[in-house]
Amino acid sequence: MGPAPNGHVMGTVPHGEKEVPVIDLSQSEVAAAAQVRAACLGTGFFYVANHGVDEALVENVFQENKDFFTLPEPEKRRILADENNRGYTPMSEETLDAPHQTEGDTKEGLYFGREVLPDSEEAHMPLHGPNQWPAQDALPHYRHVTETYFRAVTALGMRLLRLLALALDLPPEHFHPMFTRPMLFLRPLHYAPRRSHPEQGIFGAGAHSDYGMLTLLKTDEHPGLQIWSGGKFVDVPPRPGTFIVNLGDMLERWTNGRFKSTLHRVVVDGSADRYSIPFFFEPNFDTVVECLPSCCGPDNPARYPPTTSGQHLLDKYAETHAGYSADATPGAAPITLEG
Ligand SMILES: O=C(O)CCC(=O)C(=O)O
Ligand SMILES: [Fe+2]
Repeated sequence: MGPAPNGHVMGTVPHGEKEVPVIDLSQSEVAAAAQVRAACLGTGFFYVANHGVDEALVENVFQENKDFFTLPEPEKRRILADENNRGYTPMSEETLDAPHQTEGDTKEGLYFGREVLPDSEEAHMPLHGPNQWPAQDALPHYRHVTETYFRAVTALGMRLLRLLALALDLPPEHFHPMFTRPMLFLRPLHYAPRRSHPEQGIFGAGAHSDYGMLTLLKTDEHPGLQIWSGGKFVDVPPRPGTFIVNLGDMLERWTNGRFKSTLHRVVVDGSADRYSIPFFFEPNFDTVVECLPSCCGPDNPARYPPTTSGQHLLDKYAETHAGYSADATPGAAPITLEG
């Protein structure tokens, strides 16, 4: 087969390239923002290359997590996830798409948030609090490596916020005041080497859309992620050196449905363990989420009532996690809308 006009050798274009473009962050911001806009109007999934996060750090954080998930079960359960969404979630505990699953997701995970000390004035807010770290004698470098990675992906998230704002015809710093006390969750995941059987309702992760604003996902070399596009699930293969970025329900709501939060799932072939690390990047708890000026007008009225970033997330958790209810957290401040 000869080379195709676009430079690819025909027949070797990976699945999903049309649906999930690669955006090079080393080009000008204006050029990158135009590509981000096109991707957000499409599936809301794109890869970013030349993103500035050190590959050696990425390798370290994956290695630390492999070591964590190899620990004996009772050791992992010492830091079971608490009411602030911080800690260990055991294998099969979560079921992301209950109506289509016959058992829980074949994965286990950890949640870390932005560190909020118990005596901080933020500690009364739902989803805010101290992290639970693996024991230092078991994994002496875990916390340092994770916190370093957490800072690196936060910086990348802040860069992406500028591009998103430009893509919405807003000033590049439009979202920055809403990220002074952001809700950030890093979620290292381990998928068991157990073959998914969609027809039997067995999945690595059941189909879902992400709840928040932006997700920055790193995966290992094992495929599994699929997105719903054109009436079918399409593979989003691993691309070394990139992050997969996708939009969540909060941004879809904020943009009045213009930017898309797409359904996705994880289907694994069972030949190996699979590791991935999503990072969920959400605005301050009290940020008002109401139709952005560039997304509604007389011909296009707002489709959703205003909410807040925190309330939106609590409502979403209450839909899918039996243990959550939107107002059940002890000491929760009343959630009010400004203006
Ligand atoms: O592991 C993956 O590739 C995707 C995980 C995911 O979609 C999620 O945790 O929300
Ligand atoms: Fe997801």
